[in-house]
Amino acid sequence: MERVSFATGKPFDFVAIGRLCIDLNANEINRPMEETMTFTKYVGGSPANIAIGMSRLDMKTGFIGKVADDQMGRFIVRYLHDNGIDASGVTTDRTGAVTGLAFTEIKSPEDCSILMYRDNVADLKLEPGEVDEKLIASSKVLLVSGTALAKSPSREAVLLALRYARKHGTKVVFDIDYRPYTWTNPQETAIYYHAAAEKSDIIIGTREEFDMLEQFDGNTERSDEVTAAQWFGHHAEIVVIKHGKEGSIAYGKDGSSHKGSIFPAKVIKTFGAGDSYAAGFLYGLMQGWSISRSMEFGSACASIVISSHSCSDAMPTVKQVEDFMSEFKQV
Ligand SMILES: Nc1ncnc2c1ncn2[C@@H]1O[C@H](COP(=O)(O)OP(=O)(O)OP(=O)(O)O)[C@@H](O)[C@H]1O
Ligand SMILES: O=C(O)C[C@@H](O)[C@H](O)C(=O)CO
Repeated sequence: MERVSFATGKPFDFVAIGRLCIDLNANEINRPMEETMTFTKYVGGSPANIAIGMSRLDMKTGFIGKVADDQMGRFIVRYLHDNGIDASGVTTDRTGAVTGLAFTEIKSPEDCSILMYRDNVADLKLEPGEVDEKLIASSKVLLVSGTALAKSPSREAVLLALRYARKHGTKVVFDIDYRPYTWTNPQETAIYYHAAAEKSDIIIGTREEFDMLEQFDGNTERSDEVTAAQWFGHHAEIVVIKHGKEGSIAYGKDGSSHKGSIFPAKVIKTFGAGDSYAAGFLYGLMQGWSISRSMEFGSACASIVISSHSCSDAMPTVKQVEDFMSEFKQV
């Protein structure tokens, strides 16, 4: 299977469900956050970044999520509108919840970390009744970001969204997106990740994220091939394992495997690689491209974003990616 088929005749290409947050990236880079004084504010949250990436690539995009009833929440919704993303599926919390903050520390291009403030965040208060079935039914793809499964009621909202997607022939992409601080114990993580992965057509994660998902499944040698085979036993058509600057590998249900290499990058911060890679990869598949060509496009998106200070703002257009690719050959 070299190509994935998507439903036709649906008004949306892509809808994501999960967190909408704020990134505060240190302006004084190449030093610890104890020594930084100023930050630049960007919209963040892995699923938000991917949705912004898809919209930047001219995909008709929507979002299902919840924002805080404050200036940050309004900033996020305005940014979605300004970037052509349908925010009709975004509700506003009225319980006093806040916006998740991700402070990005850039000690060096290869040594970055994120300090996350996630207590009482609005995104995890998304209710099942706030999940727009019509929006999911109207989209070719639903992206589920794993962290949205970390707490109720967002957990139940996501499980309901998965049921809607299966009911309406909407392809499900599960981006594992493991963020340790949001979970209470490994068993809980594996149980809810399994619940999503078993219903997904395309699963994307790092080796470490698959290890978290499969921690009780006996894949002790942490084999990418064993991982892929496990998920083809459920709904998966494609399984992608990301390996940072070593590139990526994708497996097709037909037994094919595809090694993805990387493009050179003038790395400012490594964060954003996964989200931009996912946007570029999914864009390629939705153009009817082969898995390999889609991986190449995703890798180019990743190199562009990690060479930038932001994640969301830096998500490239099709022309920017094509111009970049024409300059560099994959290494
Ligand atoms: N240093 C790098 N140089 C070039 N490309 C890179 C680099 N790091 C990552 N990439 C590209 O981005 C893809 C995804 O990166 P990675 O495996 O780090 O995912 P991730 O951990 O989800 O990313 P993030 O840091 O955004 O969470 C890789 O498969 C590779 O194609
Ligand atoms: O996903 C998060 O909550 C953090 C993101 O906002 C941030 O842009 C990042 O780390 C992307 O990989």
